[in-house]
Amino acid sequence: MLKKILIARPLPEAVLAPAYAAFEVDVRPHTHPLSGDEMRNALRDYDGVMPTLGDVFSAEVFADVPNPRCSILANFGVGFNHIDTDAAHGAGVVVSNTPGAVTDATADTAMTLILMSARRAGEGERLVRSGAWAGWHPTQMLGLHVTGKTVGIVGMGRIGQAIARRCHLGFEMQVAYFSRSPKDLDFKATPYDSLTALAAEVDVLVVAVPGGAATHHLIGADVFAAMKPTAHLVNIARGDVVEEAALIAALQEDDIAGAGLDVYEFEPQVPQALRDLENVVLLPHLGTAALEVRVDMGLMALDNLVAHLNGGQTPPNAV
Ligand SMILES: NC(=O)c1ccc[n+]([C@@H]2O[C@H](COP(=O)([O-])OP(=O)(O)OC[C@H]3O[C@@H](n4cnc5c(N)ncnc54)[C@H](O)[C@@H]3O)[C@@H](O)[C@H]2O)c1
Ligand SMILES: O=C(O)[C@H](O)CO
Repeated sequence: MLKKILIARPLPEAVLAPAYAAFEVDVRPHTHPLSGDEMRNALRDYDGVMPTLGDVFSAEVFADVPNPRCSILANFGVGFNHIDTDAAHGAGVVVSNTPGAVTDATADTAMTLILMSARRAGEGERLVRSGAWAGWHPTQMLGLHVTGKTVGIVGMGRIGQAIARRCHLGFEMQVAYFSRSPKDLDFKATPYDSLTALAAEVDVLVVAVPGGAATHHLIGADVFAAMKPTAHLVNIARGDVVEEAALIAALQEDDIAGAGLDVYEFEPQVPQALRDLENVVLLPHLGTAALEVRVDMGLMALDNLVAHLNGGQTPPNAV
């Protein structure tokens, strides 16, 4: 008999076809996150679940379902801070993610935000769309020339390194970084053991750490106070790594030149104060939003389900 899985969002057909071949599959037809009751029912009624961003499998949810039928949450996405992994493991539920499949696309999104913020592209686009553009002149909308400047990476993991390489090879930037553990890198990069010291040195500070309790508000008022007034912040990690109120204050006071954000502290809510600012570029969590990337992520999550449920093995991307 086929094992039964729940896929928590509609996914591309290239992922669903092999899923149907391997399992009895229910695909939830909605794009919003699972409710608490949906998560509890999923733990009770399925052998495996493919949840994603926003599906908050908290300790309370696991506590409500002693002895769950579900033995694996194969997360669609690399970031799994929405799943309480200690509680999952305590309930006998393995958790896996999709590392690597997301790296290049997310690094490309970081580059988009670096260039858009530095060169004031959002502001410029709004000007043209408004009909108020009065024409080119030599001092119109001058931004930061990125080539040859210094980028600081907070979290030099897979995505951080892909961003650093793009900055170094494509834009001749110097690379500096702050990370939890020392890195053996194939390009020149200066490690810092103080985040504020790094922030003070760089022209662009890019956040690429995982979300979770250890990184909550890692980037706060002290970091913005340390940054140069000409510097830009980019966040492609998780929204609550940056203290949003402190960022808004820094942007309002021109303590920093600009910011580029793909993620938000209270996503999908984006404060009006942030939306009112000209010196910030706002993307709707587009990091991995390309069809082939989403297919790769889905196939990787499926591989984890197959290894665990059909092969009796530890999933290749267990966390
Ligand atoms: N915007 C998006 O769509 C998008 C897409 C993919 C990933 N992400 C986010 O990016 C994160 C990073 O992904 P990855 O694949 O590069 O992960 P990774 O584990 O390879 O890299 C994370 C790096 O952060 C470092 N780190 C962890 N805690 C730290 C701390 N407290 N201080 C300093 N450094 C710390 C680690 O040493 C590691 O080098 C994911 O966890 C996810 O939340 C966002
Ligand atoms: O972590 C990731 O892979 C993206 O943010 C989507 O969840």
